[in-house]
Parts: sequence; structure tokens; C-alpha cells
Amino acid sequence: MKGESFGLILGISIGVVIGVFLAILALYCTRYRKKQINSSSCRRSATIPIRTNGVDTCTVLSDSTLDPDSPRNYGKGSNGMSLWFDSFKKNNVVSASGILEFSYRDLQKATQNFTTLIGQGAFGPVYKAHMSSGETVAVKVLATDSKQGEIEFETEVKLLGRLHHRNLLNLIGYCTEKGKNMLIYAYMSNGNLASHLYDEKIEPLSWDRRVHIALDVARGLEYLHDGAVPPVIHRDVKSSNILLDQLMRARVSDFGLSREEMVAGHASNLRGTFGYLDPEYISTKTFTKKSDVYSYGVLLFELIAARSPGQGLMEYVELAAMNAEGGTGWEEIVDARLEGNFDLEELNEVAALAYKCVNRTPKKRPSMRDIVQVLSRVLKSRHCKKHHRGTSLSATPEEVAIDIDQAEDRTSVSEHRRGDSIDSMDTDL
Ligand SMILES: Nc1ncnc2c1ncn2[C@@H]1O[C@H](COP(=O)(O)OP(=O)(O)OP(=O)(O)O)[C@@H](O)[C@H]1O
Repeated sequence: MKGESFGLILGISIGVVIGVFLAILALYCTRYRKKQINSSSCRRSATIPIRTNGVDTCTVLSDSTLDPDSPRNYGKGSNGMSLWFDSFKKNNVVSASGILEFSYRDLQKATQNFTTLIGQGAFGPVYKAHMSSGETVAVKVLATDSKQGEIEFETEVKLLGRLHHRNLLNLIGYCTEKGKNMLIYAYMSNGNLASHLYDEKIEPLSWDRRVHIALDVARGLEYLHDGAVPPVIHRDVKSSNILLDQLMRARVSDFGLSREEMVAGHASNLRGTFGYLDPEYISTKTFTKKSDVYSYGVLLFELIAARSPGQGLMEYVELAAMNAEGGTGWEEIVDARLEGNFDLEELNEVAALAYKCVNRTPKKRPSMRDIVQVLSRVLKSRHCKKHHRGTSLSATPEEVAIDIDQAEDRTSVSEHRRGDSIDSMDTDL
């Protein structure tokens, strides 16, 4: 009996010891697991924008860029904007997509409390801002009653942060403080193309300049269509969305309408600007790259005639087309302010190209790549003609620009493919 109770006590004691041991082991394991989860979430949070009071602890930059003015390239600089990125970076946070987060206070100060209005679009007002770093930028404030909402704002930030080309307007950064959503862009000192075509107070653009602008815009759109992965359809190509820098090089801006296409794939309502809209899109409600080509064709005719679609541009074009046989005879629609100072051969080539772009049948329209090729050829033969005339010894800035363009063309395809991808878009904003 004594022996039995001794065995029982021993058994219970061993059971208790094992139980306590297992409990301690379980507690230790739980703590260790918690620690691991914490440390991995720390690592994840290191890629989202963190305000660091001037110290850029979170600089996760992609190496994709085609644009010498791209925020990621400011440090390398090729056109006098060399230290932009570095100077901004000191005071702002760089997000994973390489764009900067600005503070509301800095922007409020730089825009003199949002009084330096330079434009008003569907998105909201645009202000000119002088940053304390000495740089000038444009600040687009998303209007609270804007049709374009917060989700689209975030989509635009993520999308634009990945798209860089020298003929697209650069997104430098954003701000989402005080219930406001703002986008910060490179400042384009020569404003928009529409004002150069229609404002009587501004000197008319020369014919040569117009063709250069046409090629710049075509290259920007070619990049969106064929360089970006997945492709981007702009959906609102028009003269007020073409901005001109201090060298009068054109940049395509306002990807506002490209966003819905990216998100939904199929638009439910008609979007865009009346007069530039592809008739095929109006009837099918399906927007394609060729719809951008149609709008681009309207823009080309605007450049030729300095008449807006709202002033009956396309009716005017259709009348002229009846007389323009075999791609000649377009001179009757040319902007009178050019006073006959244009190359007739170039004019007929550009107008014939524009007419192909506005063909009712989308399939018959050229691609943006074809358009770039035609316009490059026009400028190349202009350059050759000047060489033959012996004027090349004193090359104009435009002629030099052609040489640069041609050199860049040779490298652009490989650069396009060097990771300008938005398919692995970070969702950290
Ligand atoms: N980065 C910039 N640099 C200089 N001016 C700019 C810049 N961004 C916009 N602007 C000016 O502000 C105007 C309004 O721009 P925004 O892109 O908001 O609208 P929009 O293109 O004119 O019209 P919508 O929004 O209807 O397409 C432009 O036409 C231009 O004159």
C-alpha cells in the first residue's frame, strides 16, 4: 500500500514537472514567433514613405528612366537641372517609386499661401511654387469637388512615378496632408501649346518649331503606347495638355484620363475633350491607342491651322481635303500668322499624315511609332536640305537639336526596354 502511494506521488510529480516544462517551452516559442513577425513588419514598413525630418533613410529607387529630367536623374543632369533631385531630397521623403513626399507647410510657403495661380484644369487649380531649394515647380491641387477622386489621385501618383520620358511632364512628388491631395510637377516656363496658338499677345510659333513640337508629342505618346509596360492610353491629347519648357521642347501632360483605362480596362462613360474624340470611340465606347492617334491628328491640324476644334477645325479640314489630292494642296488651311513662311513640301507631308490619323477607320490610322518615323524623316530631310544649301556651318539650335534627337533615337529602343515597367507597381502610397 505504502509502495503504491509512493509510486502515485512520484508519477504526479513527474507529470507536473513535464507540464511546467512544456508550458515554459510554449511560452518561449510564442515570444520568439512574435519577435520574428515584428522584425519582418519593420522591414516591410521601411519601403513606405516615412517623414524623417530631412534625413532620407528610405530611398528605394528604381533604375528605370528615359528622361534626363527624371527625379532619379536630376543628380546626373544634362540640361541645367542637375542638382534638383539632391536639393529636394534633403528636405523630402523619397518613396519606393522614386517620387518625393512634400510637406503641406513647404508648399504653402512656396506658393505664397496658394495665391500664385497659373492654370485651372478639370483636376483643380495649378500654382507656381518657388521652393526654398531655389527650384520652381508646379503644384496641382486636387479639387475637393473634382470628378477625379482620391483613388485616381493615388493611381496617378503610382503610375506617373514609373513613367519617365523626356517628352512627358515629370511628376516630381506629391503631398497628402490637411485633407488635400497635391501633385508636384516640373515647371514648364513656356506654358501650354494652346496659348501659343491662340493668344494674340504671344508671338506665333514658326513653322519649324511647330514640326519639332509635333515630333516631341509623337515621341511622348509613342513611349506611352509602346514603351510603357503595360501600355498607357492617354485619352485626352489636346493642345492645352502639351506644355513647353524653356527650350520650347514639348511635354505631354495630364494623364488624368489614362487612369480609368488602367484601372477598369473598359470605360463606362465618354471621357475626353469634345472635338478631339475619336468618332469610333463615341459609337463603341472602347478607347484604343488608335483613339489617341485620332486626337493627335486633330492636334497636328491645330498646329497647321492655329484653329481649335471648337472653331470648326475639322469641318475646315474636310473642305480642304476635297481639294488636297495626292497629298498636296493643303496650303489653304495654313495659319495666316505664318505669313507664308513655311516649307510647302513639309506642310503637305505633315497635313497628309494628320489626315491619315483622323481616318474614320481606326485600322487605317498609323501607329504612334509610324508617326514618329514620318516626322523624323521630315526633319531629317529639312536638315539635309540646309546642309546642301551650305548653311550647316552655322547650325541653328533647332538643327543641333535634330542631331541630338537622332543620336538619342539610336539608344531609345534599348532604354525603353530597360525596365520602364509599371506592372510590378508598388502599392505603398
Ligand atoms: N507643370 C506645369 N508648368 C507650367 N504650367 C502648368 C503646368 N501644369 C499645368 N500648367 C498650367 O495650368 C493649366 C491647367 O493645367 P491642367 O493640366 O490642370 O488642366 P488642362 O490640361 O488645361 O485642362 P484639363 O484638366 O481639362 O485637361 C495648363 O493648361 C497650364 O497652362
